[in-house]
Amino acid sequence: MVPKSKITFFERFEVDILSGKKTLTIRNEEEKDYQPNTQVNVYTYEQERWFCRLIILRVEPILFENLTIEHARQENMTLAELKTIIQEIYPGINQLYVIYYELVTP
Ligand SMILES: CC(=O)Nc1cc[nH]c(=O)n1
Repeated sequence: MVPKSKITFFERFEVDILSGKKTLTIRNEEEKDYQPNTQVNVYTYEQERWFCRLIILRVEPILFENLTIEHARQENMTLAELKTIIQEIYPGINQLYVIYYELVTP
């Protein structure tokens, strides 16, 4: 596995990431290969605009049905919102990965 050095987020998540309200992201198999204790550059998905760096803390597998209120809290969402969004982004995918991160401050 070659660890990724870049991650993209939808623009609508940018404010929450920069304010420290969103401290994890849930991804599928193809997007899970991040190395703990390394920094990654963060870009918007829509425009590929760089907006910050994150340090990857850990990556944990999770099944869709095991998502909890605590995951949702760390996404700054309700659990219902989180499940709806994940189903929209990754329809029909049960095996997911939680990527925990911290904002790198300059
Ligand atoms: C671009 C993209 O897939 N963004 C995602 C996907 C899942 N969670 C998230 O926070 N951002």
